[in-house]
Amino acid sequence: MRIAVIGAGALGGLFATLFARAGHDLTITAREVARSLIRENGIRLTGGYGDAQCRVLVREILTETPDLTLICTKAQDAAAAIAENAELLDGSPVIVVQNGLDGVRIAQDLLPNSECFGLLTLIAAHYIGPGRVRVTTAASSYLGRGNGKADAATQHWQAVLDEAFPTFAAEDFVGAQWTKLVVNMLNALPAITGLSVQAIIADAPLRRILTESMQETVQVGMARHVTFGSLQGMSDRSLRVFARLPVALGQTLPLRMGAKMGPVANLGSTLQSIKRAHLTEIDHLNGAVVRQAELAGRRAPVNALLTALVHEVEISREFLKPAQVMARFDQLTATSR
Ligand SMILES: NC(=O)C1=CN([C@@H]2O[C@H](COP(=O)(O)OP(=O)(O)OC[C@H]3O[C@@H](n4cnc5c(N)ncnc54)[C@H](OP(=O)(O)O)[C@@H]3O)[C@@H](O)[C@H]2O)C=CC1
Ligand SMILES: CC(C)(CO)C(=O)C(=O)O
Repeated sequence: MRIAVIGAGALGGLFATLFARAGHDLTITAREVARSLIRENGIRLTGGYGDAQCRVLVREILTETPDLTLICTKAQDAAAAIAENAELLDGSPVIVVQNGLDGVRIAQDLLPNSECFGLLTLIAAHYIGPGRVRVTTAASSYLGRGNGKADAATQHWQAVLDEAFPTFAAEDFVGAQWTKLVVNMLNALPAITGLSVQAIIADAPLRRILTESMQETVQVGMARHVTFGSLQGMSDRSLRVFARLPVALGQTLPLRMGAKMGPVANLGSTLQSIKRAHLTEIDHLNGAVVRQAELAGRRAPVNALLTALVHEVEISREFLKPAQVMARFDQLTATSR
């Protein structure tokens, strides 16, 4: 099958290599300098899925319509990346590999004749450099669209993906996106402090903020009448119970997530953007929780502060020490909560 991947970063490089290893013909789009380096050296994968090296066609934009396309950019870049390729893509199936709530809708608006799906993945992939990816956690991915049961087209593409890497068909994909949003509360504190996800979880005061941000996300989802989809052992029922627990008890959720992630340091995709001096997609993660809270007529102060702190670090390019982060949250407690 001819498969295209738009965006040669951590997940784009990973999935291109895994599809190539499964026997598909791959084309990847990348910007310079990555384009030249990948053309010269291919893509090299290490870590959780074993070592692999693949040769792929590399383009600035697509030059022919593939049988399947994966959009693997950060959320803020997706619309432009799809628009650049829309003429060839519209009418062919597209899978948006993205955190946040909006990816599939944006793709479907730009590609009205395509069948658009979303892929949520619990894999952690580290971008070492152009064409170099290390998987720090191998885990499952979930394919779907809309609110209902997985339809026949979803099941068809799930089987194609599953031959290359473990993939399930998600029931109630929109609800599963919300559950992944809870998981993605793991991203902000590493981006603010420069610490790995595991180091944040191991630090009791930071773990408390992390837990509060997760509880706030579930509470906002509940206020928006969301039914959380099942993902990695979490369900609508378990998350609703979690949202009402005292923080001290709620901490078992991030602790369990850390245990599943394993010992290899995971920076999270948001800290990786900071380290590459890129803008982050924080407005689509914690920022999305703040917007959803506003739509429900509520506030989400923990997520609002985390979003603001990530933006501060994007600008200052200096990480905050855990004590500085705690001081900012203490101020929040003293003033507006
Ligand atoms: N990394 C991870 O472990 C995980 C990531 N995710 C999610 O997956 C999505 C992708 O993340 P990730 O792979 O980490 O992101 P990366 O930043 O590593 O990769 C995105 C790539 O897209 C490229 N890009 C941006 N715009 C275009 C364009 N118009 N045309 C071609 N390429 C473009 C960027 O190129 P350039 O470098 O030139 O800017 C970059 O290399 C995000 O939503 C993330 O949250 C989800 C689970 C795990
Ligand atoms: C699941 C997790 C936290 C894996 O790193 C992720 O989605 C990300 O980094 O964006």
